[in-house]
Amino acid sequence: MSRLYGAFIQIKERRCVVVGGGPVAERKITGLLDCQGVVTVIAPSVTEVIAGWAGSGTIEWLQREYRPGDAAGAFLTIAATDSKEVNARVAAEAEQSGRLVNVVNDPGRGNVTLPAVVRRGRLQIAVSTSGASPLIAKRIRQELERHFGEEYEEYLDLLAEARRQLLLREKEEEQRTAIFRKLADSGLLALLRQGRRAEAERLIADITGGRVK
Ligand SMILES: C[C@@]1(CC(=O)O)C2=NC(=C\c3[nH]c(c(CCC(=O)O)c3CC(=O)O)Cc3[nH]c(c(CC(=O)O)c3CCC(=O)O)/C=C3\N/C(=C\2)[C@@H](CCC(=O)O)[C@]3(C)CC(=O)O)/[C@H]1CCC(=O)O
Ligand SMILES: NC(=O)c1ccc[n+]([C@@H]2O[C@H](COP(=O)([O-])OP(=O)(O)OC[C@H]3O[C@@H](n4cnc5c(N)ncnc54)[C@H](O)[C@@H]3O)[C@@H](O)[C@H]2O)c1
Repeated sequence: MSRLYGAFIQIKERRCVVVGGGPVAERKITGLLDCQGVVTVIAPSVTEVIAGWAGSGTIEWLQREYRPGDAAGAFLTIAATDSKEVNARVAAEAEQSGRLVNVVNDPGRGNVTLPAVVRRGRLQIAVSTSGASPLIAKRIRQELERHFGEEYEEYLDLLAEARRQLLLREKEEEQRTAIFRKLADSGLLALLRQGRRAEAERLIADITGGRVK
């Protein structure tokens, strides 16, 4: 088994081609649109939701089968047809062009495997079983979602702002690190979990000696 290199990819405003338009393609397109990818779908027929996106101009839909050349210029291609043979041709073309390509029904083909993802604002946790069991990847994602609740979004926004201000104000790296540790060890997260925002802001101000909004 070869080890996969974990990474987060910027796809905003990049061309993403999805070959195939079934329910699996629909799920992958949802992920691409969430990250502001510019999506072109190539498939003779698509789900109602995909057709809706095409109708509203959210994505481009080329209503036909895959042709050689379709994957050569895209930043990221997702081979999402129900044919392993077509998906293999898409993957080969993309790889020959030095592009990123994910194959939905043939783990080991292509050069990108998509993880199950927990999102809490700036926090993102990606889970991969390297194709061993997508179902278990999903279960682990659900467990993580219970542990890392919605409060993490606000928590990280507050920490980011406190950190930004502290980097400007406190020139001693050791001092800063000590303050970041204090913040992380404080009851800040518990306060946010209870919706006690004003107290959370006061706690940050006490620890950092500044004001955070
Ligand atoms: C994580 C997630 C992300 C996403 O898709 O966004 C994802 N699959 C998810 C769900 C899911 N997929 C399948 C089931 C049914 C149960 C089961 O079969 O286990 C369920 C569960 C469900 O739907 O409830 C079926 C399935 N999946 C693949 C095959 C082909 C094969 O393995 O040969 C088949 C058999 C098809 C058939 O039977 O014909 C292949 C892949 N699926 C991957 C990702 C990649 C490996 C990820 C990893 O393991 O680390 C990989 C290799 C390709 C890829 O990168 O796309 C998403 C969870 C999202 C979430 O909810 O968080
Ligand atoms: N990766 C995953 O998470 C995952 C999950 C479940 C299933 N799968 C597998 O993914 C594949 C797709 O699943 P689905 O339910 O979306 O399938 P589907 O049969 O509903 O859709 C297939 C799509 O591919 C299109 N297509 C077929 N031949 C084409 C060609 N030559 N060029 C362009 N488009 C073409 C069809 O028009 C259709 O839109 C299946 O093989 C399935 O077993 C993967």
